[in-house]
Amino acid sequence: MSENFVVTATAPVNIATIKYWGKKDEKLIIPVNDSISATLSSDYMCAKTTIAISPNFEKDQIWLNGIEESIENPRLLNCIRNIKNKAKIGTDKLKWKIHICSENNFPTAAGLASSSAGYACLVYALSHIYNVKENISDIARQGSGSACRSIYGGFVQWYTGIKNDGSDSIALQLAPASHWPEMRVIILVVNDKQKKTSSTIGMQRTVETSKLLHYRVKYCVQGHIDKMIQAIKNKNFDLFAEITMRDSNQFHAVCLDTYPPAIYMNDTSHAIASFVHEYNAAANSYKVAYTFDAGPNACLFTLEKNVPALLYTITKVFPTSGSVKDYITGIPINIENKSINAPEINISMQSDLLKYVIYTKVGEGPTLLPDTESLLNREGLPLRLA
Ligand SMILES: Nc1ncnc2c1ncn2[C@@H]1O[C@H](COP(=O)(O)OP(=O)(O)OP(=O)(O)O)[C@@H](O)[C@H]1O
Ligand SMILES: C[C@@](O)(CCOP(=O)(O)OP(=O)(O)O)CC(=O)O
Repeated sequence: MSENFVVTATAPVNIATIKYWGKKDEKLIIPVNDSISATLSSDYMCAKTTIAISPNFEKDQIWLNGIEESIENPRLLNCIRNIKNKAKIGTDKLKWKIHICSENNFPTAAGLASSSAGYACLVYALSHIYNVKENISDIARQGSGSACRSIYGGFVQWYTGIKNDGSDSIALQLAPASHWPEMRVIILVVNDKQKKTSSTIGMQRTVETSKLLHYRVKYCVQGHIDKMIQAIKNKNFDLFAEITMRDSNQFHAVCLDTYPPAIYMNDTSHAIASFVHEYNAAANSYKVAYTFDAGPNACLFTLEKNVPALLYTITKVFPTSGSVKDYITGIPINIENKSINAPEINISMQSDLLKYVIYTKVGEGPTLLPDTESLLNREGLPLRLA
């Protein structure tokens, strides 16, 4: 296979601080409101995708985490078709069949935004194979709405847009990760066996049944967006924390106002939210903020200087029956230091409410990887199958 027709890329997940919830166009994935997110470092959570095209392939194929999946997924096909429409390579090559192989280095479809990294990575790799240079976030959006924000690193805004064809419903970077290098993210993965209602189905039901959503879109989101932009620009953590938590709470209120309700947070999630408020109250300032997506896991934002005391307290309030070393993954950190000056908190939950903790930070957008990182062999077949 010619080198030019194999591309391997990696793309990050992103966590919204102002939530996207509800579409005004289901097929084109145009949201009812703007949203803002932070892109997380690819070092600890990312999708990796190799794409090859060749005249020797007999059919289009996709492997996800070592298992062949059907290519007849309308969102996947939309992304491939939209990229091909903008392609700048010979028409003969547009007819070549495509092999896609992708892996996530964290659990897929577990409420950890795998679809955002997955579709951003797919579209980014496709754009390099087919030589597409323009903004590709509107194409990633059609894989999964939140994926359009993973096309950029740092802090990102996804604009609803006003055009019916969705061409101005794109993401743009508000500030690079280097603008606020102290920002840190701690993900608390909650033990939960329950199957969630997918974001796609949940938000569809919300649009159909919740009056509160229409109130949120009309009267609240723009204020949250303006304040969030101000918080990011001025590196004002107090404002960032308050608006992040208020927007998450309002999003879950809207989910509860859905009929039948879409319930994503569980008892552990609520215990985490209470813990964060108590921690900030004990410290007499905003040290940490929570946000919850369509699942029970918490994403905490904090500043680097607060991390040791916060992680230390998390291991006391939400203890593990295993070793702390295995409990906290991600950026290496030593929290056994006795001199840590943590605020006094008098809550202690039972052991093992959390599965594990990922300590990470805000990071860069998608990148190309060298050929040595390819997930496909010279015949265009996966190197590893599950
Ligand atoms: N690396 C990937 N490449 C291509 N598609 C992917 C990849 N990872 C995930 N997906 C797609 O995203 C789907 C999972 O999306 P889903 O929204 O259910 O879960 P999630 O993104 O992990 O959770 P949430 O959106 O609630 O945070 C997968 O079934 C698959 O279709
Ligand atoms: C709660 C959210 O994470 C919802 C994400 O929804 P998806 O982007 O997964 O939904 P689809 O566009 O239907 O694929 C909030 C957010 O990321 O803004």
